[in-house]
Amino acid sequence: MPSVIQQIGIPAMLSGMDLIAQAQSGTGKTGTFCVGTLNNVDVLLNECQVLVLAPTRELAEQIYDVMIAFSVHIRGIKVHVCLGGNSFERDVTTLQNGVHIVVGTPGRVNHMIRKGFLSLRQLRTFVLDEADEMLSRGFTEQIFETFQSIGQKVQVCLFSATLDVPTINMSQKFLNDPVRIILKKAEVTLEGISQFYVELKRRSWKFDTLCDLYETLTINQSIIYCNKKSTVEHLTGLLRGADHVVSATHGEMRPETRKAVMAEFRKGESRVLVTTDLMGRGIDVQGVSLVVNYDLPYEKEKYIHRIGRSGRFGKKGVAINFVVTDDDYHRGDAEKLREIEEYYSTEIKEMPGNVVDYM
Ligand SMILES: Nc1ncnc2c1ncn2[C@@H]1O[C@H](COP(=O)(O)OP(=O)(O)OP(=O)(O)O)[C@@H](O)[C@H]1O
Repeated sequence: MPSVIQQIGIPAMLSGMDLIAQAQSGTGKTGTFCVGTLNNVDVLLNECQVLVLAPTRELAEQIYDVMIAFSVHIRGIKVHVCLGGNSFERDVTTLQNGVHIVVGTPGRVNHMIRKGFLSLRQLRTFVLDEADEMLSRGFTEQIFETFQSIGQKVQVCLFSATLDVPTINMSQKFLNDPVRIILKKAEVTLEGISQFYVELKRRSWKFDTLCDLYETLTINQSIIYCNKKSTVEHLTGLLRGADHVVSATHGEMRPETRKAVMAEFRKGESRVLVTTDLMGRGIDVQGVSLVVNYDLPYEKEKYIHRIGRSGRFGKKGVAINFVVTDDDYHRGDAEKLREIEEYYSTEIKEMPGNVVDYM
């Protein structure tokens, strides 16, 4: 059965109107914009008609896979994934032969537009997934550059589980009288995800606590989030040194390594993934029922995206937050957690002994 965002979002997209759509993590936004765009493609016109941008290679690849799955019965449709790190020449050749849909990351796609290899003159719909991330920090310039290349009449659709007021306000610059699907803050967290904290007196206790949790971690698939790449590497080394089997990925790894790690995690060959916020958004691995915030994230939005890697599409999930109470570096963890609770009107309880029962 279609989810709420699909029931409302698909007809909105098919109407041709611009759209700004917020829906909780794991509720099927990808399906919404895949169905919403595929229906508008004319396969007899050998030009790019749909452009979907996402912030990471992994997410763009995942969207591409969903787009392929949905379009399998549309004869002659050509979908291309355009990513930094992939072969430039192959991108050029594929684009020059003509494609109907391009899914990609902003840098490579912009490059292709600027060099004239990707023409957007027949573009009908432009989708920005994780729109708040795409319109903030490092991406803004590239996204605005892409906007310069598209016509006035192109339908623009923004999606995210988190949309703050500045993003909504900023989107007015390029949305034309959009359909709005916006959640209240208290609706953003998913009821199916049980949230807990573990209080630790010292930062140095984190590793032992994680080892104690390890039996739980390996029951299902889990993701452990660290704030820094160096922590990912350090922790991975410690875990492997203690004979635990873990995968690890972060933004400074080579694209091929990142791809291989994601593939083994998706297939369930590895049950524990240690990572940064690189994998915080959008990644959909059905087996994940536990998220551990080894470090609490700096931003409230990141918290929601991280914990939303579990509890996909109505499944149960558990989030465990490490809160250091007596350490200069981490002073403020408890306060940060209270702020998150308050902001999203949610409850984060002390971890019970039977945490496995919540998964
Ligand atoms: N109508 C449906 N019925 C059953 N499963 C669905 C349906 N729609 C989507 N799903 C599944 O739900 C999962 C989550 O979907 P998706 O990744 O699109 O969520 P999302 O809203 O984009 O989440 P996020 O905010 O984390 O990016 C996927 O595994 C998808 O296959």
